[in-house]
Formats: sequence, structure tokens, C-alpha cells
Amino acid sequence: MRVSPDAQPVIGVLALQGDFREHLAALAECDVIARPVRRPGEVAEIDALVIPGGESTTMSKLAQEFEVFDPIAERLRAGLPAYGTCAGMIMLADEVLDGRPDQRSFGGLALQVRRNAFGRQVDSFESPVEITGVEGGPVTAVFIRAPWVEKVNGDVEVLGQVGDGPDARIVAVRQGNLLATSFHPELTGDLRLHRYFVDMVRSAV
Ligand SMILES: NC(=O)CC[C@H](N)C(=O)O
Repeated sequence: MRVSPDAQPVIGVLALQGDFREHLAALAECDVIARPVRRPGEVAEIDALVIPGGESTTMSKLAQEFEVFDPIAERLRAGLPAYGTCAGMIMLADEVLDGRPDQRSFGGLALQVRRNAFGRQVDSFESPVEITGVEGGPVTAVFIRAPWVEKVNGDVEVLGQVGDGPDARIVAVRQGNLLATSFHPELTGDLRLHRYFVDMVRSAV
């Protein structure tokens, strides 16, 4: 699947809207080549893609306007590794609840995601979350008008949840080459989730 022959994989960050700069900065510390992706030609040159947080309705609209929507969807279908955070998780979901009628997602993750599930902007919060496969204790998960995963299908692996008992909500998942979190590790300076994704990219077939 690697299109770049270099030892360092090229990881693109969809840079149309949202906090792509923070992802580029985090990836730059992970021994990879990190590049913004805004044009169709750039989609062909990456070994993996990060879809940042922001606003999924706007991102969906801009991706179509910039003509990267279909090329990205096509590469994802062909197995391109991708990591979506917050709005990026919505963009990777097969089914979006509480979305706008004209909003489109690339899809790929066999799950239902609920937009703005944790409440409005004022309800943004932080919480420690244990992530399966990430060592060294819980990550500090920053939730900003975050979605949660309402239901998983198929072989989606739940990596992390917030809350207990009946209030537990799924906030981190993986399915094959796709990783998604409801929260924003790019805002904390903790690189463990980016490194987890880079390991996925390095071992992707
Ligand atoms: N921080 C975020 O990415 C928020 C996601 C936003 N609420 C959406 O629906 O896209």
C-alpha cells in the first residue's frame, strides 16, 4: 500500500478546515513526513491520512468543492490507513446520526456515530481514557462538541470508552487500517495516539 519508497511514510493531513496544524506538528515529531492535503494530486502521494477535528459539515462541503472527496473515498476503499479525530471520526463513519441532510462522510468504519452527542460547546470537557494498545496509563481526552459512537458493527474494535456502566460511551475505535477517536490528542502534546497510528501505517499491508 505504501506509495512512497522512503523509510519514512508520508502522512497527509486533510487541511481544508479545523485543527490540521496541530496534527502536522504532532506528526512531525513521530519520524514521518507530514504534509497538508488540499488538492486531488496530493491524495495520490500519501501513505496514510489524518482527518482533523473541526466541523464535519463544513469539511464535507469543502472536500467536495476542492475535489478531494472522491479521490479520498476511493483511496480509503482501497485500504489507505486513516485516523480521524472528532469531526474526522464523523467523516470516517458509515452512518452519521444528527448530521445535516447534505453532509457526506467518506465512510469505511462500520459504525453509527452521533454528532454533538456530548452536548454543546459549553459542555466541552477533559477526561482520562484508557486506550487498548496504548501503554503508559490513560490519555487525557479533550472533548469539544464531540461525537460518540452509538453502535459498532462488524469487526470494529472498541479501544476506549468514557464513563461507567450504562453511561459508558465509546470514544476510540479501530477497524483494520482505520482509527478514530472522539477526542483530540493533537491538543495535549501527548504523542502516544499519533505513534500508535504511525505503527499502524508502518505495518499496513
Ligand atoms: N471538535 C470537533 O471536531 C467537533 C465536531 C463537530 N461538532 C462536528 O459535527 O463536526
